[in-house]
Amino acid sequence: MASISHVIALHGLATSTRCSYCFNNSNPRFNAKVKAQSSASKSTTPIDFTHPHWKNKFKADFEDRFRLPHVTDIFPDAASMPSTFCPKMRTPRTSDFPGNYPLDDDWHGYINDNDRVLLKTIYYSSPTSAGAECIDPNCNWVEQWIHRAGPRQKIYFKPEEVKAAIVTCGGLCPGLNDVIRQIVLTLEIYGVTKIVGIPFGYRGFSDKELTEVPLSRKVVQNIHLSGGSLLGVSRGGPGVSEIVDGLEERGINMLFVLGGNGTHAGANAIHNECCKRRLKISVIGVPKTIDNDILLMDKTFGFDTAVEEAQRAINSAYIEAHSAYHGIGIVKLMGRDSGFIAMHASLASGQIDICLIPEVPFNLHGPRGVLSYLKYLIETKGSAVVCVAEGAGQNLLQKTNATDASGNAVYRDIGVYTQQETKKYFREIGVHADVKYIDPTYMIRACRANASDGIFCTVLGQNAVHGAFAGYSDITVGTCNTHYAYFPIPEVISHPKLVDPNSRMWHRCLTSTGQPDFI
Ligand SMILES: Nc1ncnc2c1ncn2[C@@H]1O[C@H](COP(=O)(O)OP(=O)(O)O)[C@@H](O)[C@H]1O
Ligand SMILES: O=P(O)(O)OC[C@H]1O[C@](O)(COP(=O)(O)O)[C@@H](O)[C@@H]1O
Ligand SMILES: [Mg+2]
Repeated sequence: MASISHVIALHGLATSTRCSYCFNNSNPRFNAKVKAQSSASKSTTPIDFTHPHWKNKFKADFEDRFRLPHVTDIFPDAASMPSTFCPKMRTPRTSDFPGNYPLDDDWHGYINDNDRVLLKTIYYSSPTSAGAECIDPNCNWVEQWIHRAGPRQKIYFKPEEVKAAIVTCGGLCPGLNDVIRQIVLTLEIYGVTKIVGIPFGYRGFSDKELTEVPLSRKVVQNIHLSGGSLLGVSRGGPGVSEIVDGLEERGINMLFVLGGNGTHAGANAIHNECCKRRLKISVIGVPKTIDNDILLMDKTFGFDTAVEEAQRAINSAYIEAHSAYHGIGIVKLMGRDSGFIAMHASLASGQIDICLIPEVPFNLHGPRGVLSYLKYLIETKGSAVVCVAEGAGQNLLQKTNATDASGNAVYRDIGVYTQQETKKYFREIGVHADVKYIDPTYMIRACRANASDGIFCTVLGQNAVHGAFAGYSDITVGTCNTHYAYFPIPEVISHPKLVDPNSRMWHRCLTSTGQPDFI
């Protein structure tokens, strides 16, 4: 079943013809609930897999879709110059650079524009192979190359003419400060002196009370030592036109946006508006979300830290449950549409008996429901621990049309509901149960990045700056099969990445918990 849906999904991928610097994303508002929404770049021309050269057409279409928008697309005469970033050097004295670019004779260590990273690395010999992602019904393998991230030998912005801005949007995520810090340090290495932070997300472009924050190595030196965002975050805010007005008024020509799907939809719209106004502004994204719900990339920064931090809550729930007579611990973790945090945290802990995620439907009540299984666990083990993701089981709760300022659905509290229904159930069947509920969600999000995320953020921040100087725009940076790559933004925002209930990872989680189906 998984392979069939993948075949269908990839038919869409196979048929795109986009090749434009100013791609117009027709989605007026990104709708996180539209899970099966087609890719922003999907075209309607189907590929004829009986054609002897269909692979060539697929490859050409793929190349078009993953082509990185570049300043020369609208400014064909845009001048380039040798990079002021030397991969061989250690941190230079930035004041040496403007007007005094070193000769390029001895330089090396740059990324060639034609360097590529493989998007898919597994050859599935059959559509029935576990996790098979097939392009055609026979599951033929076709190379899908995306662009390698990193410093280029030629740059399209003179550092002394750059005014760079950083903005952090959406919810908090461990590592935001690490990325801000690294963007600033790398910009300075290129020779940029005008660097500012936009306070409180996109709102900072329109709210006259909010003034931009000057950034430098001195300002950002130690910001990674604490969680949150030096610049503040927000949801909602001004429209695209107002944001671009703000960019023009402030003379910003490099914009680094740190955020999730919504922020990237905004970045895409900003880029398109800049194209329309013929502004030479590079808009570069760095995907931020503890939910890990961004398409195509291995993972997003902050996710590992969130999973690690969740262990403390899970362990507390476990200790409480095991120390009580008929103890039941319930932990709610974030994940509006995607259950990655709950799945990974459950797997990592080995202490969870029941993991509930948005992608897998379940019943609480009834003979096959969660509650009767909890009764079984109490009778056989004496205690139980449940991990429930924020977006899980929303069909069991009263519907709400509430949205946050960004238009994201605001869900009912499945954690509290599960706790209440568990207490009620055990009361009604006359079995003692000591139910303890832990909601650590904001504690997990506000903490400082762990060491591995810290390094990840460093590389992402550096590559974001390299992408801007290379003249690209409307791109975001991420890892693909452990290599760093640039993705055109429309390719990663069409819908949130979800846990595949047929995946081996979810199966591993089930083997760890030992839980049955609850339907
Ligand atoms: N489709 C969209 N077009 C333009 N801006 C958007 C869009 N969706 C969200 N935004 C803006 O992006 C910012 C962050 O979005 P949000 O969904 O809250 O967080 P995240 O980026 O983490 O998903 C908000 O300021 C919001 O107004
Ligand atoms: O309370 P807030 O700030 O709206 O954040 C809650 C949201 O944060 C998230 O963890 C991440 O959301 P974003 O990626 O949009 O920031 C969601 O799963 C959750 O719904
Ligand atoms: Mg989001």
